Amino acid sequence: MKQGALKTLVYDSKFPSIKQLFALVCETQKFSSILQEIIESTKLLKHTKLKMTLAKVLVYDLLIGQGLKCGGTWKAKMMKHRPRLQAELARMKVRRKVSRNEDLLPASAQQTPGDQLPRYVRVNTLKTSVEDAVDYLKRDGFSYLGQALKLDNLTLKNKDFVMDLHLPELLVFSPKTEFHDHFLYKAGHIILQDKASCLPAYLLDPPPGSHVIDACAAPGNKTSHLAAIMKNRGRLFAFDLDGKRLATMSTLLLRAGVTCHQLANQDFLKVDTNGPQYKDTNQNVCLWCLGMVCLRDDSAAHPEEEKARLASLASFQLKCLNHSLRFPRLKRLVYSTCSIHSQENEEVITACLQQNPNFSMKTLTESVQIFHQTESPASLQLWQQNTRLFVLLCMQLHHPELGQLGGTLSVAGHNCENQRVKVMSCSWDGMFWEVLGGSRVSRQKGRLQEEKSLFYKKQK
Ligand SMILES: C[S@@+](CC[C@H](N)C(=O)[O-])C[C@H]1O[C@@H](n2cnc3c(N)ncnc32)[C@H](O)[C@@H]1O
Repeated sequence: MKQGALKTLVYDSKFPSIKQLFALVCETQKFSSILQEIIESTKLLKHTKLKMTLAKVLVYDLLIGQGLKCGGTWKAKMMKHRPRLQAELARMKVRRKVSRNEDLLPASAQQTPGDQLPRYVRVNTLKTSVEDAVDYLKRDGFSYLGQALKLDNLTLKNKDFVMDLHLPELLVFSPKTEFHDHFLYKAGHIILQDKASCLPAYLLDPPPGSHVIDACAAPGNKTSHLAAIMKNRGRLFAFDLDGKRLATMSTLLLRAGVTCHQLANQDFLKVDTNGPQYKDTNQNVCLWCLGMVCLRDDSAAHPEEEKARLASLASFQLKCLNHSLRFPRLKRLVYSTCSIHSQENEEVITACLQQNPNFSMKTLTESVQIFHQTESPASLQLWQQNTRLFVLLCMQLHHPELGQLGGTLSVAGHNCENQRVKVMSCSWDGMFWEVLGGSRVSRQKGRLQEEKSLFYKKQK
């Protein structure tokens, strides 16, 4: 059986109606526990000899979806059992005192703030310019409202779109605007990438000619973003353990017009940091991107399992972070995860700093404050220019401005004198960065709640 991320598997398949297939798979996944209950209580597998996964898809389509328009032997099989399946669904609703199928879902699977997030589209400047992409989209029936000036401007309807508040290459559309069949997407002129996922490369900001290492790179959205920032000049070493994901990445990079990369199907922890290719450059920058944990809906149901999973991931991430600090010419490092768990974020950073006493940090209070006060892209630039910075930026999973992929992003630099780290957060009211005293948002019991920011004291 093929394994991989759901989206990758669906989009790699040869199925003609990819969009419908993806919707079917996602919806089946959402209703999975309910479908399983129905299948088990009607003993469907015994009667049909179907496998559970296929049975779930068919039962979903029959009872909740389009009603099995597919035809063929599967439909014939399922139609025989339709009355029993329908009766079981009806009994379930009576037992739970609900009338709609949607209401059977656990609270965490019902509509989340994530469903209302804008659709972010990164213009691939290796292939086109923002201006040309905007013009094309306007001719295609979208209406351009200019650059967003405040968070409210990101609440978009129908075919309206704006330029992002901070990242000029990022265009923002109304939630769920579909681009998978769009010419600009198919031609690699636009990349469907959330804002949070654009920040690591944006903050690393390697000048053209840099040498950059992308530690856990596939499927490569950040890699292609880096190549665009580097204008395809320099070298981009990208590693990934998973050969299949790397193969998909290779295709995506080709489509995006990336040429400065060198892919390696290799465990990043085994990369020889003293290899000659990492020595003979004075611009060796390291990007560290990993985020294997997003909140799972069933996390509360298996607290012990979840705890062990987190601990093992955090330990792996710490090893990787330590390993990246061994590159002799390291200038700047971004650590980015798609997790909102402090064990994978702040705690990894703290442990890393303790284990690497020679790697000290400095909080550039001045530039941070400038940025805090003005929040303008120009001050971000100012802030970025200082490579001797170690700041932890917390982003959460469902921030309306950042998009689906939350997580923690850290920027680190060598040889800083003043050993102090401040934690900055994106606050709920839409402030982009907030220095200490801001709030970190986490999800508890399916709701977004605020936690206090963390503050790292001097490490000696
Ligand atoms: C969240 S994804 C990275 C996303 C990617 N940076 C992007 O922006 O498109 C994590 C990746 O880490 C890879 N990975 C896990 N352990 C690894 C290791 N030891 N060395 C290299 N890659 C690894 C996984 O195969 C997976 O593709």
